[in-house]
Amino acid sequence: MADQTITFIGAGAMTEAIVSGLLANNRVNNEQITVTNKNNGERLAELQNTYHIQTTTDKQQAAEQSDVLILAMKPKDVDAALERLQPSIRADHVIFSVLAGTTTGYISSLIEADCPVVRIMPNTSAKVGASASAISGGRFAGAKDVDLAASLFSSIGSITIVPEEKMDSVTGISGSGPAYFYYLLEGLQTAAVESGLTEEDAKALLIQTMQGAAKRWGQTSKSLQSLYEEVMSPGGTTEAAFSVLWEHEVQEHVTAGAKAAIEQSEKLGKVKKHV
Ligand SMILES: NC(=O)C1=CN([C@@H]2O[C@H](COP(=O)(O)OP(=O)(O)OC[C@H]3O[C@@H](n4cnc5c(N)ncnc54)[C@H](O)[C@@H]3O)[C@@H](O)[C@H]2O)C=CC1
Ligand SMILES: O=C(O)[C@@H]1CCC=N1
Repeated sequence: MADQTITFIGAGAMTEAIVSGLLANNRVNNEQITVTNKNNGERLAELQNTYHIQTTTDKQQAAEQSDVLILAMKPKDVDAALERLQPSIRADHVIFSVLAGTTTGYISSLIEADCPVVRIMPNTSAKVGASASAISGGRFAGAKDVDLAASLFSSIGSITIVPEEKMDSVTGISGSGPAYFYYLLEGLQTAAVESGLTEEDAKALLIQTMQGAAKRWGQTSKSLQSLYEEVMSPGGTTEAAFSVLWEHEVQEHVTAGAKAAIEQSEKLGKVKKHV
């Protein structure tokens, strides 16, 4: 178990996913975690009641009493949040940021102390210990800071260390990634229910089908194309589905969607001044 105390700045979906993953895996205990947000006391009470963690609206005091600060507000709110917190940040604080697009250099430019900043891009599957998280250390971050991030975030799923310039790509692929799969599954669920399956049976069949496909891909060196061709019999059902998917260029649109996410991550970064 890590012995650091951690304050989350921001109390949204991502904070909840990380908190629940950390606690479920006993990586830290509930007394080590404090959560603050802008001014939503109801949300803080909800998190406190669910996870038995500390919550406060006094961000400065929470920061002063913590070893690690995890920035988890929307990228557009980071300037306002750090302006208030800045006087409470010491050189021995370790700052983790899960903000899309926002570079470690930008965060460092908002803080007087030269404290280590580590950027992490998890996803909401953290809530069930199955995030795919990527990690990059900023200019003031040493190996021990990246190791601390890896140790904490490995309790909520897999870890991939990448150079920071790869983070926009990671954000559009695995950060947003769960949403793409939910969207595709929603389309399959509609077809299942409209053709007479119960929602419950459709859910059980789709979950196993998705997990099985992921597991099969993970255990073979075959290409994705050869895997879907393996499913397709001439004149069969899969071919009938693919003739519609190909006609509508579904794969090209999925690629374009993910590229738009990557570009948006780049844009979120570009509006910021870098140091
Ligand atoms: N939702 C997701 O799947 C993922 C989100 N992220 C990143 O995580 C961050 C948070 O995302 P969500 O949790 O989805 O957002 P959210 O909108 O659910 O939560 C944002 C939180 O920040 C708080 N906040 C806003 N201004 C503040 C301030 N000045 N001081 C303190 N707290 C402030 C809000 O009160 C709210 O609790 C974003 O930067 C996003 O890019 C990263 C990976 C995946
Ligand atoms: O949509 C977003 O901006 C965030 C970052 C990655 C996933 N959700």
